[in-house]
Amino acid sequence: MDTDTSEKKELEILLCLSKAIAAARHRADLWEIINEQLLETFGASYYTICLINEDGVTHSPFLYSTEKKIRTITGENPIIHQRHPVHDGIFDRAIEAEEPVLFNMERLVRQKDIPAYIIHWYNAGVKEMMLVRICNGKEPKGVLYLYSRKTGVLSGNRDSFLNGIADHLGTGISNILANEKIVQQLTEIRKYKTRLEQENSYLKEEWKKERHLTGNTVGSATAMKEVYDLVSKVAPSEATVLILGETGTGKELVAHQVHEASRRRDKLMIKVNCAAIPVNLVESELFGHEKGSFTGALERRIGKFELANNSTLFLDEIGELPMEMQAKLLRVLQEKEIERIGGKSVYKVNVRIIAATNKNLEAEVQAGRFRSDLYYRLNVFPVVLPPLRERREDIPALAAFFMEKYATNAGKKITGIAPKVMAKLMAYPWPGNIRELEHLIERTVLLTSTHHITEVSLPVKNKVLSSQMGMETQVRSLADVEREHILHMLKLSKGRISGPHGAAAKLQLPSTTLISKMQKLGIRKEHFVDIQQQGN
Ligand SMILES: Nc1ncnc2c1ncn2[C@@H]1O[C@H](COP(=O)(O)OP(=O)(O)OP(=O)(O)O)[C@@H](O)[C@H]1O
Repeated sequence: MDTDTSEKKELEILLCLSKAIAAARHRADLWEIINEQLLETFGASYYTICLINEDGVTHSPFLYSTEKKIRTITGENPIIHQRHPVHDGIFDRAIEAEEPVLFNMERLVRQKDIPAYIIHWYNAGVKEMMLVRICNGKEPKGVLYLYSRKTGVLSGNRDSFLNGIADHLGTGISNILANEKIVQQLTEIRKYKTRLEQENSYLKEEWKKERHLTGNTVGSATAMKEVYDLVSKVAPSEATVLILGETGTGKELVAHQVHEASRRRDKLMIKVNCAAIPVNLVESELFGHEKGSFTGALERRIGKFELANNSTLFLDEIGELPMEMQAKLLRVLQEKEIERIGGKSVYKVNVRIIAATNKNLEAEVQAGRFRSDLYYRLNVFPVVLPPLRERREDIPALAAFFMEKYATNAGKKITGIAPKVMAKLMAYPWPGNIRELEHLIERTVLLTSTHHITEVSLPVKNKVLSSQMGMETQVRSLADVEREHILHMLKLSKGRISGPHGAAAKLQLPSTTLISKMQKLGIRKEHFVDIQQQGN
C-alpha cells in the first residue's frame, strides 16, 4: 500500500471508530469496539487501558482484554486489579511522551525494578508493547497499552494514527465515566428513595399508634378534667403550649392530644428530646446542617424545625436545652426563620411549638440556667399535669386499662384485679407516676398465670426507708411539699395572700412571687378558700 492509500485507509478507520466511540455509553460498548475493531487494526494481541486515579499518584486498569484468555506460563493473570504507582518507570514514560512509546519486552524485563504486571505480560508470551498516552483535551488521563506476541508488528502503526485513536478514546472514556457517575447517583437516589419509603411507612405506623394512644387516654379525676378542658381550648389556636408535670404524668400524651385536636393534625408531629441529644449536636438536630459544615457532616441534614414545617414541634425536656441553644431557639421563635449550620440562606418556617418539662422552669430562670425571655415566650399557655398521687381516683381505671392492654399483647386472658391488690395500688405514692403504674402492671401481667391479678410487687425500698425514719410512707417531691405548705399558710391566713396578715408575709415572700409560685403549682382559690368563705 502506498502512503496515500494507507493514510486514506487510516482516515476511514478513524472516522468510523470516532463515531462508534462517541456513541459508547458503557465500558462494555467500548470493550466491544476495541476487541472487535481496534486490536486487529493495530495488529495487537491484547490491550489494557489504565487510568490515573483520583489521588493523582496511582493508576489502575479501566478496560482490558478478556482475562480468561490470557495466562502466564506460571498461571498468573497479568491484569492486576490494584493501584500501581504512576511513577513505575513505564506508565510515567508514556504519560510524559507526546508520541507513542515502543518497548521490546525481552530487553525490558532485563532491567531493574520492572513492575510486576510487565513481567506477567512477558510470561504470557508478549514480545512487544506499545504505550499511547490518552488525554481528555490537553490533560493526560491514562495510557493505552497494546501488546503483541510478535515483534515488529506494533511499530508498523503510524504515531499520528495511534494518537488520533487515543484522542477519541480520551473523549469516549470521559463520557463513560460521566455516565457511570450518573448511574451511581441514580442508584443512590433510588436507595434513599427506598429508605424514605420505609421510613414513611414506619412513621405512618407510628402515627396510627399515636392516634390509637391519644384515643386511649384514661382519667376522669377532676384535675384531669381541667387538663382536658385546657387542651380542647388551646388546641385549635396556634398558641405555644408549655406542659408541666412530674416525670411520667403523661406530658407527651397531652402534647399529642393538642396536636391531634389542632388544624395541623394531618401532618406528623415532630418530637425532639432536648435531654437525649449530645450538646454539640443540638443545633444540627434542630436546624440542620449543610454537607461539610463541620467534621462529621458528611451529608446535608434537614433539621427538626424544617421537618416540622406547617406542623407541630414537640420540644420535650426543654429545661435541659443548653443556654446557647436557648438563645438560638428564641431567635427562631421570634423571627420564624431558620438557618442551617454552614448554610448561606435562611428559610421561613411555620411551626407550632409545644414544650414540656418536669423541671421547675421558674426556678431554673432564677438560678440563671434558663433564659427568662425564652421562658416567657414558651409560657404562653401552661398546662400543669397533676401527679398520680393527687388523682388517685384514676388508679383503678388506669390499672384496668394497662391490664387489658398488656394481657392482650401477651395473649393472656386476665379479667380483674383483686381488691387487696387494688388497695395496695391506691396506697402507693407513685413517684414515677403513670409510667411507673404502667410498667408495674405490664410486669405483673407477665407474671400472672391465673385470670385475676392477686399479687403485686411494689417497690419496698422507699417504704422501709421512710418507716425506719418514722416518716409517712409517701415519697414526696419538693413541689408537693411546697404546695402543701403554701396551702396550709393560705388557709391559716383565711385565704389572704398579701397584707401584713397574708400568707406571703408569713412565708417571707413578696406577694407577686407567691402568686406566681401558686400558678406554677396549680394552686387555685377553691383549693384554700372554702365555699362559705367564698360566699362572704
Ligand atoms: N391518662 C393516661 N391514660 C393512659 N396512659 C397514659 C396516660 N397518661 C400517661 N400514660 C402513659 O404513661 C406513659 C408515660 O407518659 P408520657 O411519656 O406521656 O409521660 P411524660 O410526662 O411525657 O414523661 P417524661 O417526663 O418522663 O418524659 C406512657 O406510656 C403513656 O402512654
